Amino acid sequence: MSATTTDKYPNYSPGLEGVPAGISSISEIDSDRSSLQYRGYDVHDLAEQGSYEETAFLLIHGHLPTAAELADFNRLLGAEREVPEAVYTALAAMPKHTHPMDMIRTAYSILAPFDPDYTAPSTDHAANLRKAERIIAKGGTMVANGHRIRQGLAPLKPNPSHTTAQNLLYLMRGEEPDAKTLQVLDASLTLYAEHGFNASTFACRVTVSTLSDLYSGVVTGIGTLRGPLHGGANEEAIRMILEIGEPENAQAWIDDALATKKKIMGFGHREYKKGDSRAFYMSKVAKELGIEKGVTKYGQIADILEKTMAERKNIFPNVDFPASYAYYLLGLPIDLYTPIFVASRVAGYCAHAIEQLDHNRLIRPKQIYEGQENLAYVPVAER
Ligand SMILES: CC(=O)SCCNC(=O)CCNC(=O)[C@H](O)C(C)(C)COP(=O)(O)OP(=O)(O)OC[C@H]1O[C@@H](n2cnc3c(N)ncnc32)[C@H](O)[C@@H]1OP(=O)(O)O
Ligand SMILES: O=C([O-])CC(=O)C(=O)O
Repeated sequence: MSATTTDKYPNYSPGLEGVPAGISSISEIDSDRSSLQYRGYDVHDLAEQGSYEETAFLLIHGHLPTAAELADFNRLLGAEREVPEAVYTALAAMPKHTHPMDMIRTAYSILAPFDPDYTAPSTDHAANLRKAERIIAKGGTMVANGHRIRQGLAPLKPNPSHTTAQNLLYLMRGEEPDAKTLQVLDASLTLYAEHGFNASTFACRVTVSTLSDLYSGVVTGIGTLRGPLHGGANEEAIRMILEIGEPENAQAWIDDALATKKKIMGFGHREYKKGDSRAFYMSKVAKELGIEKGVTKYGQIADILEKTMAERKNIFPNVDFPASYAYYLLGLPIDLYTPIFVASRVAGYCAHAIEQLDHNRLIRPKQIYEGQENLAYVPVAER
């Protein structure tokens, strides 16, 4: 950036770091206390004592459901889990090497015109809530059945009595999951559900701020979540842990990585400089899972990386780091880690899209132009 630009725009912040870009009452990140609340409730309480469904209801409706509201919401999600055959036909037509993030992004695109509220105005609050419920209900079905399709297996019919985590695991594997797997996946879905103006949620808000619809916002969000600096980090983190392989390799690996200025995936966060509280919680869950399964080496590798990163760089793991080896211990396919994140985060996307549309102002920031000016046009034949 040139000196003139710095003088002209003293408040310019690359990557919009620290720039307030809107008002929201959905979640509060307290960087100093490393805490996260969804609509005033600590995420730890929701992950430990609640469920993903309660969390999704809280995010889109603004309050914790009563027992009757939760029962109705669960019934509604169960009834809405199935997706039109056209979605599966489109997924089956994608090349075999397609990343499942591209499959789930495409699946939501195909789904949009099938929504009974497709033609409702984008600012119709009640229609948007109904769309949000369908978007949340169908995410796991599309991720799991997309996984079946790419393996040459037929999609399975969702069981309407299943929760979001159960639906995902049952469709993916064709059998009922065990209680521990369900508990860990459900907690991770709760922790992944929402995180303020992160890149993908912000991108979703930008999209709907043009008065575009919720599905377009979700598709934008998924495309933005895919990158390894954001949601894609959970896949990269486990690949790194597997490359390290054994705890006795970890110290030399991290020493070398830091010496060669490698980015350590699953570490660092734009908002948390003292640690991500979700990572503390998820690490505990992942390590307990390792002990239960008799596979403690990933937790040991994690300890060495965490200690070295804290001592030498003052950088701490984000939620993607422990989620990555928890998911590995659960036997989930690595390239589904970010799509599973999507199946959860759509609740946050929808809550933000609705909030944006309820109080809309087009999001259109200013650029700083540093290119050439006033050049004389030369006809192509003379260049
Ligand atoms: C769900 C989520 O999306 S959580 C985030 C998931 N992403 C990752 O895990 C990818 C790895 N992490 C990162 O790339 C970064 O920490 C980000 C993108 C998440 C946050 O980045 P920013 O807030 O822009 O921090 P920034 O990149 O400016 O880092 C500050 C310093 O810490 C270093 N740093 C930050 N993260 C890491 C990391 N993971 N490994 C090594 N060094 C790091 C940077 O190199 C930089 O050092 P420098 O000042 O010497 O240049
Ligand atoms: O907030 C961010 O920058 C990234 C994110 O989505 C999260 O940590 O859950």
